[in-house]
Amino acid sequence: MSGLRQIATEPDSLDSKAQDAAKMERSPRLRHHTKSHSERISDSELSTETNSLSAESNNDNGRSPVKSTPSGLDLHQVKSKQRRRGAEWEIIDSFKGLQTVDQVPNKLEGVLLKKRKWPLKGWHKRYFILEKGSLMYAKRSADLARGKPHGSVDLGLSVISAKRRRCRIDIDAEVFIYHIKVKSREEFARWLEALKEHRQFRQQQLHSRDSAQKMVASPVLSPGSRDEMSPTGVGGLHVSSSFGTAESLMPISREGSLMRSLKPSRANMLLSESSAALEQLNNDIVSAQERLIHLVKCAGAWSHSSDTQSTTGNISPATKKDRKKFVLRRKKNKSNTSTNSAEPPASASMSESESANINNVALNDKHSPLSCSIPSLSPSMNGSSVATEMLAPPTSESNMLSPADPGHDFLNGAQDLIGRLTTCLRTLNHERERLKLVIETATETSSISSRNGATLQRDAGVAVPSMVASLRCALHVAIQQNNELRARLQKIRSEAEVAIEGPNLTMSLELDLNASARLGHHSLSYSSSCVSQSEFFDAKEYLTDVAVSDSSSDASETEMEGENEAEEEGSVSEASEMGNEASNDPESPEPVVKCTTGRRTKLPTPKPSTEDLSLWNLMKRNIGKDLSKVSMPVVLNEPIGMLQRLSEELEYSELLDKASETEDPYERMVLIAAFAVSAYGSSHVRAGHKPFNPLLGETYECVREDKGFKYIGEQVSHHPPISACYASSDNFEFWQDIRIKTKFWGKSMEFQPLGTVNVRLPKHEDHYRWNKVTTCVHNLFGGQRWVDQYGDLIITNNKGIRCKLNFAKASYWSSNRYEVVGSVTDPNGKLVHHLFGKWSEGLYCGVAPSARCVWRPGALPEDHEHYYGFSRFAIELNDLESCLVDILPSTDSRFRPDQRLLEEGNVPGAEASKLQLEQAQRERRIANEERGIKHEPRWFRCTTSDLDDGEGEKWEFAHNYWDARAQSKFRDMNLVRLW
Ligand SMILES: CC(C)CCC[C@@H](C)[C@H]1CC[C@H]2[C@@H]3CC=C4C[C@@H](O)CC[C@]4(C)[C@H]3CC[C@]12C
Repeated sequence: MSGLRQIATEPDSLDSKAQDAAKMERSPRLRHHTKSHSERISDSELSTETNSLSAESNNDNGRSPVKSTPSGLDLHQVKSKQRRRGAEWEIIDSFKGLQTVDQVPNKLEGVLLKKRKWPLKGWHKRYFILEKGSLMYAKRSADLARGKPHGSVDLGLSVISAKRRRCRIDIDAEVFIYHIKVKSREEFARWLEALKEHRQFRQQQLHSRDSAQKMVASPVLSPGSRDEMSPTGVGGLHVSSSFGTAESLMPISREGSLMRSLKPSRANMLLSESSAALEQLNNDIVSAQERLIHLVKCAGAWSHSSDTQSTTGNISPATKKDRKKFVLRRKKNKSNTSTNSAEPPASASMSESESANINNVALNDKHSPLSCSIPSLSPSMNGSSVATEMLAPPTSESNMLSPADPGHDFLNGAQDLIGRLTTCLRTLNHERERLKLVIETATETSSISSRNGATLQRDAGVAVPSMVASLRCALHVAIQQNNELRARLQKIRSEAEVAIEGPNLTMSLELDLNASARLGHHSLSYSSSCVSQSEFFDAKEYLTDVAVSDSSSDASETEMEGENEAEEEGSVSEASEMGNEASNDPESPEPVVKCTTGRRTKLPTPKPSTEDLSLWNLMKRNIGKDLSKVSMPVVLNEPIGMLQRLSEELEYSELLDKASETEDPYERMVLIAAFAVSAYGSSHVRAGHKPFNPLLGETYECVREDKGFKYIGEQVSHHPPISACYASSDNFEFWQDIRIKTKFWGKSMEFQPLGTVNVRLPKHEDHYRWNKVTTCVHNLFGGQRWVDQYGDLIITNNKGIRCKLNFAKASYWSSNRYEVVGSVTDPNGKLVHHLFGKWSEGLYCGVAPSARCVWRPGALPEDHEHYYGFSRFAIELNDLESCLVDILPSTDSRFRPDQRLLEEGNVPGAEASKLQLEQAQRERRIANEERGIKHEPRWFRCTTSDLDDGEGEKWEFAHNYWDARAQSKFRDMNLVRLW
């Protein structure tokens, strides 16, 4: 562990290493695609785009002689251009706890250009207001004045970076990343300065509140104490001050709190994470509350209008007309600042107390049905005018008194609220689990320490039992909140009469593990514990029975009947379940349990802790830089490489077998779509780690007799890193090449895989092709890291059938996280099938509730969180079976020593080995360059394709690997010595 500590506690050495690396020369062998890629960079104007998923193997280059690029550009020029590009982005400093921002910074407003949200391109004008540490925008200033912002950002919790030359400002606000352009340099400077001030102001506010709280167990929303906690009276609901970096979360322990005793324990890390997650939750609740207030107002207006109606009797058309006029007049008057009790001033120019009063009036409105129907909300709202004001921009009277259609507005609002509360609920559930874990850890620690006779109390001056008690208390409150939110959600749902039916929802929410286990039992190959959360719980299971018959018939067709016959359905997911059972048994003394496939069911050691690692320290100076110049610590890796990770896309190869057996071409497309979605099935539990970047020439084979396919992958290019792979079985061929562009935004990282996936079904002469969607890892430095995937995945085939799948980008305002919606159309574009689901939970065909389930991910081993989130399939990938040792080529990933060391839990060893391998790769490259040798991949060939997407190079399998293997030729082949 000492090695890890060293790395973790000396981020500067890493940084300087990264900088050194950045100073080195880049490979002179700039390839055609590198060039086209960099062209793309300038097109897209994004902060950072690299070709490398990870940094490690790219920081080779070093002392290479200066040569000319194909374009005749001196490499120094290319390099310095790149360096300049990276240096252009600067990141705005965070609050250090030293400065004090005494005054509320001045408000700033005006029109800026905002990059359109995906998938639209271009920039549009939006009106922005920067006030009290929060930035809000809308289409028109009037929308903001009416309290209808399109979006709002808490600057204290965001990372801001700026590019002066282009007058660009990027704000990474967790769920959304805002790209802003300012029209002139003067304005840019003004906005940047103001953003800095507001951000510091807000962070200081958060910080002082955090210092006031000090207690670990206090991340609890206590409506009563909110005002005291918020001396400045702004955004009073925030529970923690941390700025969302792992480092800044530490103050909890640094400030002499109870947690000091556990440092550097797992509990500490968990709590740090929890703190940030609760902070997020807090924001969510505030925004939900804001919505509720809006609803109350809607309802108030509604009842007000019906009151008026009932007192005045039926309204004549003339009166209606008058009222309309009145509304219009009022809207016009909004730009006036005259204070008239009937027409209060527009909120934009309203004083704090005035707007607060209006809020309170609205909240205390006796006519408001909602304030009575949700009693628990009333007290909190009374005290929350301040909070509302901050996150919900001041609401104007027009909103309260004259909504165009109160009923419609109410329904919309209610639906919106449901989305937000669902998100809160999810976070709360997660936090509850985490707190449980903390308690377990703490209890363990305390029992160990008392057993050793050394009390933690004496060591650290803190009583562990009291900490456990306070954690228990926190857990208790979290559970209570959870229940309360559940009740509210339930009530709101029934009141809002939304399409989703109550009983089903309750069932799906309440579904326990047993139930999902039962489900799993039914669906055999596609069992899932995640199903419990699915709204499509009631959907018919489609593949259930077929999976059984298919796989048995597969088994008889493949060479390894013996193995399969024994086990019921013979599919790997089946094995997964067996494996789970084995690994679920905590008593199991056997470190390596083999299943029917003969492979292990558990990794040798759990993932190492990353608690000492300050990723932020490592990355903060690299916003806008080429991440390939940053060597990432090995603890960020999972113990498999990218070639292995790509083979995971075949985990559900049964879908391809099934497609091959299906006569209806549209049905085949549905199955192919399910297969394409299944590639993402495990990513939501894998956000914490990235695969190793394969070394140039590294290979990986995966022979799955049980599934009937064999797979081979090779790293075919290093600059940029490109992995190519090919798999075949009796029923299908599958191949792809992939290179990943990485963009780092400050708090999140985006990965855009380039390349095409291909599947051929020889029986039908079908050839399917599709692209990959974008993967984004949020919350890199604190809180819960989570993965989002978004974009359109379009599958075409040679018969003119098309399938479009849209992966929704998670949004604050709805519960659409992980959602996929799509359609299969015929050659005339006519809809044939409707698809929907979640990439993390399953894909359904048809229309709910009668939709059928086409795919569901297999159950994960119970303790997967401690083992990198690996499924059984993933656990098996790096298993070096003894029978393979003499068969595999020496370049196979299973022989890669750093990966193996990490798998065994030897982090310092893995780190050292990784550096050594990277250095050796650098030397090989330089030596090759000196001798004018160009690397030629061994098993794949580069072809320039004339196919549509214009991506240029394609990598084709040379069909020579399996023969060479069968003839034991690897030994004589003089394969490159990678390790
Ligand atoms: C800083 C660190 C911890 C970030 C971790 C990033 C991880 C989660 C990212 C990096 C690259 C990503 C992969 C990029 C490409 C693909 C291929 C696609 O078909 C399935 C998803 C998959 C396999 C992504 C899964 C998530 C991924 C592995």
